[in-house]
Amino acid sequence: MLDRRNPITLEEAQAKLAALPVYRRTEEISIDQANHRILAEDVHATYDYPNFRRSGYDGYAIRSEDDQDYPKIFKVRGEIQAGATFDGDLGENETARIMTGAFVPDNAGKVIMLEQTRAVPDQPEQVKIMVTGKNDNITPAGSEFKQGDLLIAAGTELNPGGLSLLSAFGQSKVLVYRQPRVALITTGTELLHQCEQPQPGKIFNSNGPMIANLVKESGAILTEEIQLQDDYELLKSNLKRLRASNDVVITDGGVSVGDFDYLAEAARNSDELLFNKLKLRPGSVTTAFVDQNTLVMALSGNPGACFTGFYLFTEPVLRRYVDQASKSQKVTAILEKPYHKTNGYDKVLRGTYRLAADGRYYVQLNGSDRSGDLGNLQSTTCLFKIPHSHEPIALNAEVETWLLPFK
Ligand SMILES: Nc1nc2c(c(=O)[nH]1)N[C@H]1C(S)=C(S)[C@@H](COP(=O)(O)OP(=O)(O)OC[C@H]3O[C@@H](n4cnc5c(N)ncnc54)[C@H](O)[C@@H]3O)O[C@H]1N2
Ligand code: MOO
Repeated sequence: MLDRRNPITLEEAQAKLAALPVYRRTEEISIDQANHRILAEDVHATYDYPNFRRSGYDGYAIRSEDDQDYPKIFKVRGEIQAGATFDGDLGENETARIMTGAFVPDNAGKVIMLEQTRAVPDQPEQVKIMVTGKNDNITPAGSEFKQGDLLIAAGTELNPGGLSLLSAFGQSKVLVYRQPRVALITTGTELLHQCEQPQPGKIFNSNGPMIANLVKESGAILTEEIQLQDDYELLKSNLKRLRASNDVVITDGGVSVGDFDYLAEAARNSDELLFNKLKLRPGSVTTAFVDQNTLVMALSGNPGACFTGFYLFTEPVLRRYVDQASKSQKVTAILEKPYHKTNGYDKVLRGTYRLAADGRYYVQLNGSDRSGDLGNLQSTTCLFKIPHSHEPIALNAEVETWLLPFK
């Protein structure tokens, strides 16, 4: 039976996925594990920072009132190492030898750099200060943060710099969004594992490794990856099993109208079919449905369509679980090489782009526009849209472009 479908536009499909309720969970994790994780709450300074007056140089701490009449001999009251404190006050023309980062005595007003001093022969308890400088070389307490200041806002992707800031406040744990759990099913009786020998009529499963890596690049946890023959019962039982413990199940292949396109059947029988036909090439059969509160993203088996479908529909959804926008940067670019083909559907093609000296992005097709081709997947840096039309798009037309988040 030929299956009649209601095609919707790329934008309508993206809007349906953007409106889908997602359940965001949080977890407290060690700061050692938090690079690239998304902070789920604002983090504030728990005390003033620095929390003591700190010397910026190795040298001698003196009182402000003694900072005159150079050269002058001072009595050295002691030595303050970084990490130590100093009890009591400096007296008139008294000084303390001090190290960079060390606690400055409460009544000291300046640190004279070591280079501006000389030892006094045979007088280890004395130092001669030759000249003074205009800076006091003391970092005041609370000069960078006051207690309660915002350190990092919720929704920020933590990076090594941010983790260092949190560590400076002694924080060992952070509250972050849980990464979505994603399972991957590639389907097709024609698929071989990489460990198998080539066979007539069969192909190696190349979309599996691509999607698996894209899932991880998108900040999700790939919980399981399986490859299934075209078998409806097998598909149903695995979908049911994987739904139970994942936020999203991604499938690949079997969504068209072929006799063995069982994903199409699973979508029709689901709790909520979001879409199963797009006014879009490649990837017109890209399908999304919800079963038992789990989203199933059914990507096309054609490698080019699978790649495009992941970036346009799947990556933005995965980011929503951690309250992030897609990492594809949407820009307007100028089409700088002719593209003559026309289509009744919008096309989203694999391209390369450059940012020119005029500040504008320029884009061109990266080799092939065919859905079944995969030779350009490594070198594609953007996707761009050719709107549906009976006329070829004009050279230098402005086209919607997604700069892909390669790392
Ligand atoms: N009568 C019609 N036939 C087709 C239509 C249509 O509208 N009417 N749509 C065509 C379009 S457009 C596409 S795209 C494909 C989509 O098919 P599926 O998404 O159902 O994918 P399959 O049929 O399973 O496979 C398509 C193609 O991709 C290869 N493939 C599948 N899985 C993998 C993988 N893991 N790694 C590498 N390559 C894979 C598969 O061998 C096929 O060559 O349907 C058209 N047909
Ligand atoms: O939908 Mo298919 O346009 O060839 O990828």
